[in-house]
Amino acid sequence: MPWLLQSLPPNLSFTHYYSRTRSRPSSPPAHNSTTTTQLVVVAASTKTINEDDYHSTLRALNSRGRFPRKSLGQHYMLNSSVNEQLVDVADVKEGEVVLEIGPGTGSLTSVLVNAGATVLGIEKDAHMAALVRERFASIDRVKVLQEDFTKCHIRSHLVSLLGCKKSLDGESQHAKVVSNIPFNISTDVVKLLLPMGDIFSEVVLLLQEETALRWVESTLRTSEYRPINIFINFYSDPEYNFKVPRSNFFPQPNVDAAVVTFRLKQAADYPQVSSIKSFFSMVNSAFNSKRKMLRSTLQHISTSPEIEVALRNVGLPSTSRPEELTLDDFVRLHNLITKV
Ligand SMILES: C[S@@+](CC[C@H](N)C(=O)[O-])C[C@H]1O[C@@H](n2cnc3c(N)ncnc32)[C@H](O)[C@@H]1O
Repeated sequence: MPWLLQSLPPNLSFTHYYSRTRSRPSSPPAHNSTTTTQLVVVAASTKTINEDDYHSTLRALNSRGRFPRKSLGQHYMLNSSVNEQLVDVADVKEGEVVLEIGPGTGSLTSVLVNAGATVLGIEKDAHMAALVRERFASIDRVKVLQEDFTKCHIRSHLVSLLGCKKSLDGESQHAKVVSNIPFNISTDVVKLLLPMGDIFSEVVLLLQEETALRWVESTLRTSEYRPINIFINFYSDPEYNFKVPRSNFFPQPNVDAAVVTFRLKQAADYPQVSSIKSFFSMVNSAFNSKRKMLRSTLQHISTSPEIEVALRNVGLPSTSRPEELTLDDFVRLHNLITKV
């Protein structure tokens, strides 16, 4: 099956799949319709969506009699150049092990394979797992497991895969994660993967754009500043890479997406806290009553006067609220009040 053909006509458009059609279209819908959504790519790349990316996605779904399922966040990537950019951002090299969460029809898997990676795909949808397994049946560098990523034992899957792949100096390799994930499992994915710096060096994800901005660019004293920001910066160095407009997906979601890279820290580089568990328990308690002062919300850890003294030692007012503290401030506060 040819997966790449000529460019799409610039005025190609198609109906909004979930809301406007219950039949499976076999060709891109009519042009210039007032009820259609423009499909041509605008911002993520200089290339337009390839017509065959659209057709091949439909053919792959039709071959299994599948509708994209909203509950599984099935918005398939239509633009192969976005997949190429994802792989470029991750700097995937020949021989590297890459985890792909939700390979779907295998469009990103194909670019990873062409870059020389060994790919472990974890796909929850049994039909899509079978489809992608069949598509790469002749390539022994692709392994597809039909599992829910949020429930699977990813560490043991990766350890066995990496165990047989040592780098030239005999050290175990680090794997990478490159995935276009369903938006509704983004938080679970990040919470599971970021503390695994012993296994993964980089996690490159296509996220909802609003989430990407909140996680990478949120600033102190804003409503977007939350414990997840402390978590992300504790375990990684995040970077916002580029925006991917919603028109690149089939069916089109109601929001735009963006690519984010999380460079995972090694345990030795984590901020020095006496106990990671008690550190995050303190951060969560602090944000549970975000508008309240820390000297009152953290009284289960230390007395109010002791917290005030600790805050002043950190260089902050004794009346501080959680949204005023950086990761470093929280670390110092934790180490002071848990020692008292
Ligand atoms: C946004 S689609 C991306 C598909 C494909 N990677 C692409 O770029 O076109 C998300 C994929 O994740 C799968 N998926 C949804 N929830 C999952 C989960 N909990 N674990 C693993 N895969 C999941 C869906 O079935 C779907 O194939």
